[in-house]
This record gives sequence, C-alpha cells and structure tokens, in this order.
Amino acid sequence: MIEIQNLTKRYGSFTALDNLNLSIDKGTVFGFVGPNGAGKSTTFSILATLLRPSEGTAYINGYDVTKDPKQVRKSIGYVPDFFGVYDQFKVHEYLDFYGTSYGIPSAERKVIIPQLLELVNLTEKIDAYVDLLSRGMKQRLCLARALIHDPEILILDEPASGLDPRARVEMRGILRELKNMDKTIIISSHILPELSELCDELGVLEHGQLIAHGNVNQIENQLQAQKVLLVTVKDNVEQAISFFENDANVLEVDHDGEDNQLLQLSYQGTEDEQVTLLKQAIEHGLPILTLSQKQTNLEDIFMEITKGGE
Ligand SMILES: Nc1ncnc2c1ncn2[C@@H]1O[C@H](COP(=O)(O)OP(=O)(O)OP(=O)(O)O)[C@@H](O)[C@H]1O
Repeated sequence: MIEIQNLTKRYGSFTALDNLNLSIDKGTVFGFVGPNGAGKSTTFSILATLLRPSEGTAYINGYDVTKDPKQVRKSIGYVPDFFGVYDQFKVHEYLDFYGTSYGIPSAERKVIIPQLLELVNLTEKIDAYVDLLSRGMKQRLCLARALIHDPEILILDEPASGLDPRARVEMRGILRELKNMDKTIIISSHILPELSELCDELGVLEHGQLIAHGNVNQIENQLQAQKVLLVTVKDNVEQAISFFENDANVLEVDHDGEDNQLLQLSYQGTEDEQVTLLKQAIEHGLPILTLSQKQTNLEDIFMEITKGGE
C-alpha cells in the first residue's frame, strides 16, 4: 500500500531525510515519532507530492509520488502541520470549495459535508467563520477536508499539536473511528504515548534516519541497547565498584553516598555474559544481596535515545 524506497532529501548540504526505507500495509495505523527537526514533515510532504525527494521515491497504491502525483493525490488525504488563512470562508463553504476542487458533484457534496462535520464533531459550526474557530476545531475541520474525497490513506502531520488535553482525547476518538473505517493512517507526533496506544506500528525517526521500527514491544527492544542492572551489596562497596568497573560490558557504575549499598550498572552485555558476571562476582567473594534489572518504559528509552535532538 505504501512503499518508501531509499528516500533522501537534502537542503543544500544538509540531509534532512537519509535513505528511508519502509513498507506500510493497508489498514495499518502507522505512527512516526521523533524530536523536532527529525524529518517527519519532510517525509510527509514528499508522500503528499508537495516536495520532491533528492533521491529514492515512494509508491502509494502502486503510484510513484514523483511520476504519478495526480493518482497519488486521489488516494491520500493530507493534513499539514499548519492551517492556512481563510478570511471569508464559513465552515460549509470551506468544505464545499475543497469538494468542488476534487470534482465532487454538488448533490453529493450536500450529503457528504454534513456527514463529515458530524464525524469531526463540528455540526453546530456549519455556519461559523473558519478563522473564528478554536485551534482544536480548525484541526478537526482540516481532517474533514482531508476526507472529502474519501481517500484510502490519511497522512496526518501532528494533528494533535497545540491542543489542550480534552481536545487531544477528542482527536484520538476521531482517529479511532477512522481506523475502524479501515483507513490506512500515517500520523506523526513528538509525543510517544499519544501514538503508542493508537498505532499498530511505530517508526522512530532521528536526524532523518529510522532508528527503530515495529510494534511497541519491538521498538522497546530495539532501542534498549543497554540496560541498567541494580546490585545491592551487604558491605565492601568500594571493592564491588572496582570489580564491576573492570568488566568490559559495564559502561558505568553509579553509586550515591558512602553508606549506600546500591550500585547501578549501565550494562551492554548479553544474558549469558550477565550470568558469567554474576558468577564471577560471587567467586570473587563479593557479598551480593540482590541483583535485578531496572524497569524502563518506552518513554524513558525514547527520551534517552533522542536527547541529542535539535
Ligand atoms: N526548506 C528547507 N530548507 C532548509 N532546511 C529545511 C527546510 N525544511 C526543513 N528543513 C530542515 O530539515 C530538518 C527536518 O525538518 P522537518 O520539518 O521535516 O522535521 P520534523 O521532524 O517535522 O520536525 P517538527 O517536529 O519540528 O515539525 C530540520 O532540521 C529543518 O530545519
């Protein structure tokens, strides 16, 4: 359904998107997550045929975004991360304008527009001026606009950005409804929890590169290159620190205060190496009371991995 191949975008000497490869099946809700400047909007603009890639391409429903933009546009509904100025338009006129530009006959537009406004909870605003709507309402109207030609695929660039918590929940509800309508949805956010519950698959983008891809559990495993082991010793804290510091897989030993018996080891070894380390520690005579692995959640890992962002 969506096939991204070696997609690269350079602005002068700066590479905003670096050889992205990705395949998204029909009916999938795919979340693109990444810090500011990671390349999410660049990817979406290319998929929406608004920006030409420097190298590579993407296929939407089999159509090449660089060679068949007209066909691609029929298949997609695009919500950009900005909302234009529509001084003179009322809500129904705005949707009618877009419906006309997609060649939808007047009689059909009269039926579709109220249905779309109901879907995005804007029925009461049908006669309101677009520029006077709240930000959340504008985002929902933009979504209705993107749906006017009943596209199979929705490309939503941070549709919940700048919304208050209530409006975010409302937006999520609408997206769930669209998912139930079997739309393929690509959505971006720099807030991971917002996406992780809604999406079937996630891609983590950083500095224009896909650094992890899969379902939430797979992402967790891919990003968790190093774990934190918690070791408590009965005494001989200094001896324990120097023992662990000598292991090549221990990157760092954290320890607060002289009396504290807890050591936190940043560890990059395999499970087998971890077993050997524990065995050697006991043979070495260290009085180990407990050993466990610190539980981290996806958000912690994401914050750690993307802390070098813009
Ligand atoms: N027209 C342009 N000219 C030069 N650099 C650009 C241009 N557009 C984007 N960039 C740069 O490309 C990088 C990726 O930008 P992009 O907007 O795709 O990121 P993003 O992940 O969508 O970020 P955000 O979450 O802030 O919207 C950024 O460093 C940005 O400054």
